[in-house]
Formats: sequence, structure tokens, C-alpha cells
Amino acid sequence: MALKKGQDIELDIDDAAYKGKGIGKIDGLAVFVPNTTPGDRIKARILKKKKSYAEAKLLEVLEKGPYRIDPKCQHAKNCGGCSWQHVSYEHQKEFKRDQVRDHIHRIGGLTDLEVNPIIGCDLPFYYRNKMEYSIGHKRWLSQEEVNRDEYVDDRCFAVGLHAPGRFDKILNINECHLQDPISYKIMDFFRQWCVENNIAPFNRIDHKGFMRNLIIRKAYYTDDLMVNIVTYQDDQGLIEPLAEALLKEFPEITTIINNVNDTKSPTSEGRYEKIIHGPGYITDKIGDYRFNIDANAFFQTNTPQAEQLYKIVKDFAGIRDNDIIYDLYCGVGTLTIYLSDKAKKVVGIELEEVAIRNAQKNAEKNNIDNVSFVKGDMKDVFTEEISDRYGDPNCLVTDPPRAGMHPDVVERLIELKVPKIVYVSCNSSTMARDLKKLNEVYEIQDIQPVDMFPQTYHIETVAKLRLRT
Ligand SMILES: C[S@@+](CC[C@H](N)C(=O)[O-])C[C@H]1O[C@@H](n2cnc3c(N)ncnc32)[C@H](O)[C@@H]1O
Repeated sequence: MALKKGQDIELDIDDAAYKGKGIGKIDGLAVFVPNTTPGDRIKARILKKKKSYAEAKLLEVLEKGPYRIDPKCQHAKNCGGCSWQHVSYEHQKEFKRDQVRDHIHRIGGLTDLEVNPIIGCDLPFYYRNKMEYSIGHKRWLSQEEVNRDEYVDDRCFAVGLHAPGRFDKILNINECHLQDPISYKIMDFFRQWCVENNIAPFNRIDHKGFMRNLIIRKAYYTDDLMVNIVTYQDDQGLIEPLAEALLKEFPEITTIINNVNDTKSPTSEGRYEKIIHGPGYITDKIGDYRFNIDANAFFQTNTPQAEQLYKIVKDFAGIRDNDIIYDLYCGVGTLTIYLSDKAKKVVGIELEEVAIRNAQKNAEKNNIDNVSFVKGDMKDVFTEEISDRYGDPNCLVTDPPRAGMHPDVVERLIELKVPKIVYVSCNSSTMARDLKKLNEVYEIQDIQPVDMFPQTYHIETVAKLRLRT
């Protein structure tokens, strides 16, 4: 049967594909369908047809597969935030491990290597320490509303998450189970207050309006709770009564910030910020170290699981007293600092100026004096010059962004012949590509997936490498 765009089909889902989609086959052609799980029999509509695959949207589950459960959240079907809430957590973990194994074997060519069972999260919900809600003047319609085939007014003060792939439409939510429930309660109160007080949502098309984002950060180990209101103008006459109302309703709030982004750029980081209440930051902990987290600072979003991840990195690094460790792509230096207690010296390298400044502040706050930070693009700064300044590393940790390491950086690692390497990755496909090359010189001894983001398809993987003798 020749499939066509717009055609409705019935399909058995046989496997879980990358990015949380289910996959079934029609006449040998793979069809990818979000919100499905192996064992489901479904009705779906073809959205895209290519030579070697098709993409479809779910219309109806005709028979539920054995892994399917009812999602906790009423928005799960329409929200891009969670792609696997309809799958039991036990099976989410299995699917994630299968994905890592598939990448390591198929892309990395390391077919003899087994992948360890995934380290799951004790808290499969309410684990995020930060939620960034977007505000818009139009809401995303649910599938049911679209199917009703009648006009629905989508204009409103919408607060929630962006609809998948849309910068101008917001899925207007009133619950989200990824952060402590106080987060969506604050969001709900905030929306109601703005509507009652005629505050205009920011319109991303004509760049008019006032409210742009609401960001909530809640520390895991302390009671610190930050509300960061991102606006298009600096108008304290509007912000102050809102802050007062928030503090009256939620006395748990420890700090309120107003970030003013008066540019057209969609970023939630303001050109400047004002502290409306409290110290302007929250404090959280990883291991024995404390970190002050500003409104715009990066911090690992799942605090207890970041600690699990760092413990594995430390274990795979097998640190000795005299080790000089390089921490490539160090971000704000949390891992650099975590690794510093036993090593002689740890050198963090990172592209972003602001992250480097935060890393230095974090080291000072924790009284750590055996760490240094270098700013620059890895492919340009990770050179002999750094070795001349700090000594050749005998242990190296690398935690690149999703794209993996630049080929020049991989080449440099091959040249350097570091005795011990630990590779941390949020994208096992690019990690597998890099490991394939590194395998020429380094033996890949262990692959450990860690689930930092339950309900989503994201997965962290840690690999242990040793120089071949
Ligand atoms: C996955 S994060 C690292 C997180 C960090 N290891 C931690 O545990 O918090 C990747 C980091 O790489 C940085 N980065 C991205 N491209 C880079 C490049 N070309 N050179 C150096 N750093 C880069 C990003 O700014 C980001 O901080």
C-alpha cells in the first residue's frame, strides 16, 4: 500500500524509537508516532511521508499495550514537555537503556560492550528545581478542540509551555508535575492576578504587551524559593503590587526578581534585573558543596540525581592525590568543584563568560583553591598551551553539549594519551560517534546510563575510558 500524507491508518506499535516516539511498520516502511508505546494498536494520520519512513499523529488507541498507563497530568497528550508519561516508569527506564545500547552498538560499533542497568530516579515526578513558563496572547488548542471543527477563541493570557515547535503559541496549563506543586500553584495565582489587573501578555508577533516569562526555582536541600518575573518594560508600578500579592499568598517565597528583557530576542534572561524581595538568589547543595544560584545562572535541574551522576564520574575517574584533572565543558564548575577534594588540581574549560564567572564565585564560596577556569571555545583553547600552563592531565572529564565534541577536540584527546577519561553525555548518539574514534587509543570499559529526567526521553550516559597499553 502506498502511504499518502493525510491518510488514516491502523498500526501495531512494535518498538520505542528515539525521542520518545513509538514505531510501527506498514509494508516494511517505518512509521513514527508520538504518544504511543510498544504493544499498542492505534489509529493514526500520516503527517509526513519520506522514502524510508513516515511520521504520523495518534488519533486513537484501539488496544492498549502492556506498558501503557494513564498519565498523571491532564496536559500530557498535548504538551511537549513530557513524552513518556503514558509509559510506566519501570519501562521508561528499559526503553532508555535500550536506546543507549542501540547507539553504542550501531553508531559506536562497540557491539561487545554491555550497557549497565540504568540508575533510575527515586522521584519520577516533582524532581525539577527550575521551571520556566512562557507567557503569550494565544493558547494552543487541544486535539479535541481542533477535531470539534468549530471556531474556538484562542486569545487569552496564556501561561505554560510552548506548543511543540511554535514560538507564538503557549499551551495554557494549570498543572505540571515536574516541579514541586507549589510551582504551578504560583503560576495559577500569577495568571489570575494578571487577568484581574488587566496586565497585558507579551505578543511575540507584534512585540507589544508586558509579561514575558515566569520562572520558578526551588532548592532541593534548602527551603529557598525564587520567583523571577520577566517583563518587556521596567514598570515597578506593576511589579511591586504583584510581588506583594505573591508574598501574601505564598509566604514561602524567599526571593523575587524582575528581569527586564526590552529586546525582541525571545530569551528569558533580561538585559538587566532588579531584586524586588530577598537576597536575589537561592542556595542549593551537591555533595558537601553549596552553590548560590542567581536567576539566570545554570544549575543542574535535578539536584539529587546530579549528585548520583557526579558520584559515578568520581568513581570512573579513580582519582589519586597527585592527579591533574581537566574538566572540559565545565559550565558553572559544579563538577569541577565536586572532583577537587582528592585531586592535586582541577582545570575547568568553558565557552560562556557568565558560566566562568559563576564557576569562580562557586569556588570562592566553597573555599576551594585548587581549581582554575579557562574561558574559550574548546577546539581553540584545549591545546599545548594549556598543558604548558597547568601540566598534562592524567585524568580528564568531558561533558560536551548535545552535539558532542568537535572532531579537533577528539583528535587532541587521541594525541594527548590521557591515562583516564570519563565521558559524560546528554546525547548517547553523538557520544557513540566520538567513542568510536576514541576506541582506537582508549579501551571503553563501562557505560552507565543515569535517568535525570523521568517522563521525558532525555538520558545522561557516563563512559569510563582507559588508555590502551
Ligand atoms: C552539558 S553542559 C556541562 C555541564 C557541566 N559539566 C555540569 O555538570 O554542570 C555543556 C557545557 O558546554 C559549554 N560549551 C558548549 N560549546 C562549547 C565549546 N565549543 N567550547 C567550550 N564549552 C562549550 C556550554 O556552555 C555548557 O556549559
